[in-house]
Amino acid sequence: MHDGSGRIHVQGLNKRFGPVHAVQDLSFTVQPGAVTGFLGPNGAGKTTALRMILGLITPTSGSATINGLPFHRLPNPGGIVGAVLDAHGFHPNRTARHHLRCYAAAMNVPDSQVDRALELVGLAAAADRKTGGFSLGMRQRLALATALLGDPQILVLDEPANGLDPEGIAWLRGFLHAFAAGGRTVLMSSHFLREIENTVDRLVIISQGRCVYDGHIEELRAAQQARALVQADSPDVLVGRVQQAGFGVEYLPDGRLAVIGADSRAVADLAREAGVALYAMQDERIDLEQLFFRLTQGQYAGLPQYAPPMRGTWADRPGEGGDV
Ligand SMILES: Nc1ncnc2c1ncn2[C@@H]1O[C@H](COP(=O)(O)OP(=O)(O)OP(=O)(O)O)[C@@H](O)[C@H]1O
Repeated sequence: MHDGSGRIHVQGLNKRFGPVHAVQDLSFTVQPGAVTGFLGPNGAGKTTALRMILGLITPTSGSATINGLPFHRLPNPGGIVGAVLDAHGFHPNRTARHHLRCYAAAMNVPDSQVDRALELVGLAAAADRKTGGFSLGMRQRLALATALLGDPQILVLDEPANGLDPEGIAWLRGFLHAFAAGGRTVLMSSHFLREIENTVDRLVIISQGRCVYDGHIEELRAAQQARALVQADSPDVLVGRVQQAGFGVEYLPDGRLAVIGADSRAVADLAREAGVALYAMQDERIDLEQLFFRLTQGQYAGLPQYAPPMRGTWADRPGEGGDV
């Protein structure tokens, strides 16, 4: 028996495709009553992880459960989980209604659910149009309607905002919030933080198959820290002094130091105490998107030398500490 909790639990999940380690020791829990964003750059392993959660591919090791059971052991899975992995596979000569009726028949769901799903996604007026003429946004809505046919407790959506115009994104946001507010569960992936930052309550961020952040988006916002960027004549001496004062510090590629959580005035005072001359000072505030780039930059560039001290649950990153 499944536990009816609405929880998705991923534990120590790994997937290798030959030499590619697409998902590496991934662990997180998705809770009901909230929209959880699954965020990472292209190729980070999001789709692979979602496919393992949905039982479409077998993990190399680790486990993924929904309501306490692996997907393939769920009774009536369509009534528990609705999934959208791809908004493309529609027969172009079928109408939206016909498409949904085919799925409803396969799922043993009454036809009345078809009209309900069309209403829910705002496609009632296009119900008898052939899907071949649908825009990407309409196809996204139809894919969502397909996932909703079984009136599921949990939605798993791969890049559902992809191709939606701002109005479509606003609509999706309202829909998913209402869905989650009723105590249901939403896990949605995206590679674009801006696209989902106002939609999600929680975030799981992955980079190179690994989890680099798991926590509330508000905690991430709170972690947006000021940095003072300074050019010093004796950087190592200044690093020692600012660390002694309790600040984190990063060496930037251009030779400057970034003192985390300090303003340039505080750094100037410390530099004076240490007898270090400063040639340039700049105050910087990191926004959420920059934070995302910094968290995931190891995928494309060298990993950062220093993990900024932030709240939330920071998963282990190669070469870095764990929770900070
Ligand atoms: N069937 C497969 N065979 C070989 N490699 C694969 C396969 N599926 C995925 N990969 C590789 O695994 C890595 C993760 O891919 P995945 O599609 O899961 O990432 P993603 O985060 O969903 O990316 P995107 O945002 O571009 O969709 C990539 O390097 C990809 O090339």
